[in-house]
Amino acid sequence: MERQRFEYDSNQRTNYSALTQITLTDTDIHWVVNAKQYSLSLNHIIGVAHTKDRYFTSCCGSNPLELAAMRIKQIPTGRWSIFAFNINLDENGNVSKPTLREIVFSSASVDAENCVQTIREALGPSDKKYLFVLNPFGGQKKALKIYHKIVLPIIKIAGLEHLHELRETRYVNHASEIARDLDYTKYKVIASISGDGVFHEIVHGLLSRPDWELAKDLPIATIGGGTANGIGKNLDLEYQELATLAILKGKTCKFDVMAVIQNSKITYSHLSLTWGFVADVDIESEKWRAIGQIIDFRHYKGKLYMLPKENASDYVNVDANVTQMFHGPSCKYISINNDSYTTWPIQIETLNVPWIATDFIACPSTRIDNGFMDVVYTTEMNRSGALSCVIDTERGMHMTVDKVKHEKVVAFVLDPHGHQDSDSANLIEKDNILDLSGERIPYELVQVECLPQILNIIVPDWNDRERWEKKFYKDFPKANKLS
Ligand SMILES: Nc1ncnc2c1ncn2[C@@H]1O[C@H](COP(=O)(O)OP(=O)(O)OP(=O)(O)O)[C@@H](O)[C@H]1O
Repeated sequence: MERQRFEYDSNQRTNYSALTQITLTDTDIHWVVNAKQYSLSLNHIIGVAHTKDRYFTSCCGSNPLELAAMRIKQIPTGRWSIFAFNINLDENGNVSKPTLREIVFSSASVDAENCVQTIREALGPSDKKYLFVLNPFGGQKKALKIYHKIVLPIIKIAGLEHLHELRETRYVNHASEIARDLDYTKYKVIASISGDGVFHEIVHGLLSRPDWELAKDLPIATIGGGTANGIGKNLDLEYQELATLAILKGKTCKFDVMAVIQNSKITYSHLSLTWGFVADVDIESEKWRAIGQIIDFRHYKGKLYMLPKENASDYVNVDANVTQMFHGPSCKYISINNDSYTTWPIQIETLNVPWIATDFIACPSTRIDNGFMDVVYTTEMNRSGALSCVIDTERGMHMTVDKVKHEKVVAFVLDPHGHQDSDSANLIEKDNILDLSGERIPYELVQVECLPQILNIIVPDWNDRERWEKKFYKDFPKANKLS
């Protein structure tokens, strides 16, 4: 593309006017203004469109995304814009809230049409639909607002309004039904606009289909719209703008899933299984910060059997009778000898991801795609010990506490009733909690196995999954190795 008149118009209303040359490569757009070079990654571009020269300000307040979406025209006028997000990372790799950038070009109408078409093709046209599953009642009931103010304008700017579909969940497990009954061949992605609860339902729904072996390839994604949006934190997608951009770009990575069996019933889940005081805090107060206010510190004693990654090959033993009882991927270690319990823990967290809440990194060395779960547990802990484990949760300080142990496993069994002694004889077990990815499950023996790299999850190009562990060693140089 050559000799386009170029203007730059940002939120700061900086304007240039000059003849420029635009170069398009596989990864970037470059242009020159007044001998100065500029470039933009295609991964950060939302879309390219013909635009009106009028700037609206009143009807949608000052939301730049809505204002930009209103200025899009279908017919070429000679004026066209590239819309992108400014993506800024700090020294630790944390991404800040993105700002919208618009680069406005003027040229003859026919050239404008060529430029818009060429760049659209470079951005990767889609013929499949983007499915958004929205829980209007999750968290602070903000998901619909997030959809209208952020997701939909971005979809419009990308020129994909006709290819997007919105389904609102009407009841518990509705998202599972949607994922289970979906004609996955028609969709490019299934994304929740919700908290971790609805995302968990989508994971379960996809994997419990009779044709799960085909459906599992459909990329999954989440745009945070609930109370706990733990999965987004792990993928550097805390801002809904960035989560939507990543969905448009479609980059994926493999994602391990936990197969959780209770009473021959299987549930597939993505985040964590917690038991003991950690579960109490997640379910009961929903706020890690409130841990200091836990007055009634319960005493737990359960039995735990772990199958460390080193011993995994000794135990492959598929029990056909059990695996045939449900649709979905079968478990290799279904017959692990759960009589040989090795540990008597008082609390455990089992993780598929480092962050189980946006302010709690439960294990910095956990990877979403390494085929293992990290079990973090304690066998002795008093109230003050418990409190010392949950201050500074954003840096993972509990992993430096002596009494906190850690194992990488391929499977484990937890019997929460495991050990009754005089201390625990008066436990009121109905109040005790087993928490699977933020939701309460029956308080009974649970067998969990990691299904390695079974799903595809949307990730942004700036997500460095090693960085949590590096930061942990930087913060706590004397800490024991976690991997
Ligand atoms: N229309 C609905 N009415 C009631 N519950 C629903 C509805 N749609 C989904 N749910 C349930 O709401 C739960 C929580 O949803 P979501 O993932 O959006 O938020 P969360 O952050 O996990 O939890 P929270 O409710 O605390 O925000 C899910 O387990 C889901 O089953």
